[in-house]
Amino acid sequence: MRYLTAGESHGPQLTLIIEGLPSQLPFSKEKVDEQLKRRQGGYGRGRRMQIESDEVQILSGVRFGKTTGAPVTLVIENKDWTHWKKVMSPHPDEEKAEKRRLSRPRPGHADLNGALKYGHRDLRDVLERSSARETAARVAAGAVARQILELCGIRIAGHVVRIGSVGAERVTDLSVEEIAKRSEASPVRCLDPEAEKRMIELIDETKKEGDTLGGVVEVVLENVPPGLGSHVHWDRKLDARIAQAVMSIQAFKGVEIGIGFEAAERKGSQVHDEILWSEEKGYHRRTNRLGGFEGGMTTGEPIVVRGVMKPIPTLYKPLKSVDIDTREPFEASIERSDNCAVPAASVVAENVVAWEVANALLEKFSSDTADELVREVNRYLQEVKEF
Ligand SMILES: Cc1cc2nc3c(=O)[nH]c(=O)nc-3n(C[C@H](O)[C@H](O)[C@H](O)COP(=O)(O)O)c2cc1C
Ligand SMILES: C=C(O[C@@H]1CC(C(=O)O)=C[C@@H](OP(=O)(O)O)[C@H]1O)C(=O)O
Repeated sequence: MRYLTAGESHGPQLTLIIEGLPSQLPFSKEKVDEQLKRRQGGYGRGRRMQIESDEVQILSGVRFGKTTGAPVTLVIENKDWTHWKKVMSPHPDEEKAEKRRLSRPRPGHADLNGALKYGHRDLRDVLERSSARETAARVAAGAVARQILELCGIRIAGHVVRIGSVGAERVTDLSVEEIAKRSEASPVRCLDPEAEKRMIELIDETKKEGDTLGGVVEVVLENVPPGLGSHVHWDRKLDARIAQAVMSIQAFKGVEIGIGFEAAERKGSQVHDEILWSEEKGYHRRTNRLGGFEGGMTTGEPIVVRGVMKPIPTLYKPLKSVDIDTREPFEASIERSDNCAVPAASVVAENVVAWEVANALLEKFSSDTADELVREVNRYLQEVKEF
């Protein structure tokens, strides 16, 4: 399975094409729209989210609520486009473009590097595509992947474990269902009510100062069959693919699986998960410190992935930068922006991870039709139990 996204932040729409889906897969537009809505929420978002109300239009590959096996095309309209039609026009209109040209790169955004690389004198030509608006299309892809996971009994949830200096208590024993329920009820998608209160206060204070915040999100998947991914080649390791997917989310700076970086400080006996066997469960582990992976393959224990998001680069508080027209320093002017997008990014993280796991399922099991996939997964789970 693969997908491509296209579209600018203030262009007419985002377009997503997914190729390689099984046929006869129940396809719910409502479930895709639900994920898009979740991504738009979360405390700390800017005014743009009041303009947009994301939903998909299905343009190909689905008939009467099921996939046909043909490429699925989904589009998401940018409602803000009506205000940007002239600025975003594909037609030559030099005079207007010159008036609205952006020449002041923001430290931390893609502006300057993109301009140098692609030879743009108007930084908007970089900003438009580097914007995290694109994550709406990636969430739509993940929402389709989730429909594959659901069919195979795999559950997924995400939550926020840190915003700036405020960290939540680590949870290790909650079911995915409980994580989903509790994060959904929190404006910052945090499971710890005490931390939630302090996170909201911190977002408010930081906004007043004209500054921004980052944080840490966690994604958990339950009921994952063992043996997804492979140890035999670097680019088939599923933990590595998940890391790439999470790192590719705008503003993400690091990924951990299980206890992650903490593993460096502990002795082996405090890291590796002892192997047990029982009639009821077959092979399983006493602990899950390695977050569901060994050798680039799933162990059958829950997958636990964390991602670190840096603070939003567009600041009201000016940082030093240089105008590309004059090469003179300037102080940033005020622009519309999110102040903290960590809760929204936790939804993006869930969905990009969902895609990678669904893709690994389709790689392992024959899956021209959805029924074939489910049959093969069940047969394999039985084999594993009898191993
Ligand atoms: C959900 C989400 C919303 C974001 N909103 C903004 C924003 O409003 N303003 C901004 O400057 N950056 C925002 N970002 C981050 C930038 O898109 C990102 O920092 C930029 O594309 C540069 O890429 P890099 O940080 O990965 O190097 C957001 C990121 C995510 C995931
Ligand atoms: C549009 C979205 O996020 C945008 C991501 C973003 C950036 O620089 O990444 C900058 C802001 O764009 P604007 O300047 O239009 O307000 C965010 O609103 C979205 O998440 O759908």
